[in-house]
Amino acid sequence: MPAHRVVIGVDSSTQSAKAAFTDAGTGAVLAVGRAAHQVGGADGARESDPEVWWRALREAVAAGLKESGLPAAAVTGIAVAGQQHGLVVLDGEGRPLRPALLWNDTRSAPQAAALTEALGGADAWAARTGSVPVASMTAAKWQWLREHEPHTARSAAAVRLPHDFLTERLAGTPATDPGDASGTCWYSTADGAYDPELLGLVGLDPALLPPVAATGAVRVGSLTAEAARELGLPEGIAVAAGTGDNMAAAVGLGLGGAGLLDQPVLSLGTSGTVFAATRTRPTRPSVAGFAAADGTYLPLACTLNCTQAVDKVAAVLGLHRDAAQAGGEVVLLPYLDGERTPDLPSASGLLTGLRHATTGHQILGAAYEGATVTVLRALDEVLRACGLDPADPDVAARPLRLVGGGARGRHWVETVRRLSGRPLLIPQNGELVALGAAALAAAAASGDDPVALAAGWQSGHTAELPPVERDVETWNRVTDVLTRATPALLA
Ligand SMILES: Nc1ncnc2c1ncn2[C@@H]1O[C@H](COP(=O)(O)OP(=O)(O)O)[C@@H](O)[C@H]1O
Ligand SMILES: O=C(CO)[C@@H](O)[C@H](O)COP(=O)(O)O
Repeated sequence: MPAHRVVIGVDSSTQSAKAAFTDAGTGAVLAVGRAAHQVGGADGARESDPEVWWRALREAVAAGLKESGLPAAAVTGIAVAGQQHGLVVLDGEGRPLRPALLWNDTRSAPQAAALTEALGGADAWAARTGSVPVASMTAAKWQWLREHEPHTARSAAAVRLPHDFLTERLAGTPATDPGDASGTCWYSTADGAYDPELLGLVGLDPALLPPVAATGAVRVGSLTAEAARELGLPEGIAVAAGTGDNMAAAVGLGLGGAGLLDQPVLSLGTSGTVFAATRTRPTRPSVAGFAAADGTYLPLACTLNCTQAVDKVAAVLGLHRDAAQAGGEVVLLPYLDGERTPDLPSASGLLTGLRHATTGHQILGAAYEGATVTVLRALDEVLRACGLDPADPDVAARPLRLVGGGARGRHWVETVRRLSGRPLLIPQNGELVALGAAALAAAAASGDDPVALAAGWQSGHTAELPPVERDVETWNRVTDVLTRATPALLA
């Protein structure tokens, strides 16, 4: 009998796949295998080949298995958490008909606007699905495909989200979960099911979609013989339903019904996201009102430009990402990919306030500030969606949990601390999405509640960084530029 009962949590995110080999009893991460993804496209297009995700998942699992030194027989379950919203269209054999349209592909902005209009406006959508169609939402991408590549849309035998595609490759059976389904805009968070009228509105046959698994600890199948051979893992181990990456991060942090509720999180990755797990079903058009993986809800706001945009500014300036400096009058809105929050899909980056004395280090510092203010501006709306008053001193003092690749960055931490004025909690384990997926896998095998299990693992555990005085001057300078530039950025 192997000494460890090991589960694999996979984070298949925009830039890479990470496979966390996790002790199902203690939550100890024994090894993390990694493999890169490729994202292509220009002028608003962002696409990835789902076969590359599958290859990266296999490589990440192989690397993790090698690093852990464990026998493959120790592995008892696997779950995938994926980048949200992407549109994957498959033929009858489960092969992609074209590259996936990613969450940060803004070409679908006109289709999103038309959909919003078709249902009578933003409030109607939020009441029904929790969210309003913006370019990121899967329904807008499907409409784009129908308009621009009607032959491909007509040929589709199956429509999947990124994590569904990978889960199906593992288990050989179609499945999605309520969390990721709630990012499509054709799933009703009010009914907890696909919305037939909305599917009618976008001309999508429900038979093309995977069944939505129940919330919580759901085993959707077993690793097929073919997947077992490709991955070098035992056939028949538990495959969990998995979820979207932000929902999995919440599980990894122990946030949800069996854990902590109404506690804010900031994730710094390709996207910047702010979210909290709550019992109140969100219906405010200003935030995306997702379902969480455990039956609670996950009001969330997401920006398109976070770590990657700042890294790009550093590269253009020829500076290391840590060589940033605060100070100076310069403001940089790093909207290199357009923006989603606020909804400015055709925006580009904006630099203003340059003086003779301005240094490249300050320009880089301003990129961090622009990205941070943009995402933190949405935090109060997320808290309101939880039924909280952001001005309540108890709410205003709640610590911010910082996750995602950027949480490892010295200047990110300094900037978030200064601009939020909140205490920060930075979990020692950097791979919260993969850990959340591991908790889903362990729960699927044991029948436990995934949030209770992750809370017991104490994956989100960390020392608290005390708050520093909030830098209101910089905050006001950035928000003032954003407000005044918005008409131009909308064009
Ligand atoms: N030590 C670090 N300092 C600052 N940023 C970092 C560091 N390590 C990783 N990153 C940032 O993390 C990002 C990747 O984070 P991740 O959460 O894995 O992204 P995604 O989920 O979008 O693929 C990279 O864009 C990189 O800029
Ligand atoms: O679109 C959203 C959330 O609504 C993004 O958060 C994606 O889920 C991509 O996440 P990362 O790859 O940046 O982690």
